[in-house]
Amino acid sequence: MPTTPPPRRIAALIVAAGRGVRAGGGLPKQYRIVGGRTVLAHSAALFLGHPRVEHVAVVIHPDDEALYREAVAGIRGLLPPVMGGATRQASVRAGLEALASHAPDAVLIHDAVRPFATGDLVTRVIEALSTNRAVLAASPVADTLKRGDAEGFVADTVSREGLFAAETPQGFHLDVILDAHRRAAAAGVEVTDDAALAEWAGIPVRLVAGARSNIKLTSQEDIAVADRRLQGEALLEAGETRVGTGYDVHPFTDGDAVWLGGIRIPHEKTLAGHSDADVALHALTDALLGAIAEGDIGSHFPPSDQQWRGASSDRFLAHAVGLVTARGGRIVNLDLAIIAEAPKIGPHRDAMRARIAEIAGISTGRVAVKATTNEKLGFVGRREGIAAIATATIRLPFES
Ligand SMILES: Nc1ccn([C@@H]2O[C@H](COP(=O)(O)OP(=O)(O)OP(=O)(O)O)[C@@H](O)[C@H]2O)c(=O)n1
Ligand SMILES: C[C@](O)(CO)[C@H](O)COP(=O)(O)O
Repeated sequence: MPTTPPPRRIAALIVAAGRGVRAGGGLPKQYRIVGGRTVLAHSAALFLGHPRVEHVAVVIHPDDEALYREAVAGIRGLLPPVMGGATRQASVRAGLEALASHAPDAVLIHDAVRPFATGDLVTRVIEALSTNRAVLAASPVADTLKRGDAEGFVADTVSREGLFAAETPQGFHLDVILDAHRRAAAAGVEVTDDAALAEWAGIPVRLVAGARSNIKLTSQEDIAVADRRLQGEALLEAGETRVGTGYDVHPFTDGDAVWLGGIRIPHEKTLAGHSDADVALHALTDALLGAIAEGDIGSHFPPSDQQWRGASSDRFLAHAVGLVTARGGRIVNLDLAIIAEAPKIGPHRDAMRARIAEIAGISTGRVAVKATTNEKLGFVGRREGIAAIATATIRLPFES
């Protein structure tokens, strides 16, 4: 059990001062773009977005100051970068010395080049720090392990029983790990991770479940795989675009006004229909239903059903909007064309756009209302009725 109380103030230290020799040199791998942003930006975002992490510092190579500035442009909340050393261990020590002035109780040490660590993993490490001074995220080794000989043959098979692959973040009470690093440096002890230094210092290291997906980008192939994986995840998050169309017609009958686009327009006739006969809202309703492949207005509001007699058509459109939002979707835009010899639509266009936007819960800028005559051709041209055509574009969470 720890001799110190559970840590309250937690800092993250991201080491990013390596040269990436195994990935082929050139641009260090922490500055390569995967899934649309640098590897380092993915790692920084994880800790900056975690509610328990108060400070985040990055250790960089002195040659990389310009690369670093570019990689974190637009990212807020990072402490000034710390200059690293020739080895990972030296870089961590430099970072810990710098963090000490902020006096966190505990520190989470993370490789910049592990962009797949998750908030849940960070939380697991933090929670284990309540009762342990050193915590290691690790996954049981799943492959059969072989030791090779100098000639390139298998010397023997190594039991994987009880073996774990160490990951980051690794969490420590700050005083414990800083002391271990200082003493190891003085003693010339060099290891590949910070848990190994805690072990060397005689501190029990608690294992918590890591994730096999939390890979360290080591080779060029790792970077290419990470890019494909993150792009795939981004596509899934972005969802998909759907488009639907709607068409409706209503004939004129005796009356003194028409309902069009949710607006009452005085006219020498009215439109006949089971409901208020608002062709524009009916076409928009069908366009939305088409975008989600949910039948048509008649299947949701059958003309045989007396409850819809004289109904105000904003209810139909609102229903279709509700079906879209219930599926986690949102409306990108609605485009409406009204085909009528009369009444004139122009004077009412803005009022219609505002009303449709209100019903759909979107801004007016996402609603277009256009009008045309039918050049005196056909039933519209003979002033026997009004037609409307609508297109709806929506975004839905991706479905297979
Ligand atoms: N002197 C060093 C060496 C490594 N690291 C960091 O430690 C993490 C894990 O190291 P590794 O994968 O070995 O990275 P590189 O040292 O860059 O790779 P290589 O050994 O292939 O050069 C990386 O985020 C790396 O930037 C560091 O901060 N300082
Ligand atoms: C710390 C580490 O990520 C644990 O697996 C790893 O040891 C660092 O990378 P390196 O290749 O050993 O430097």
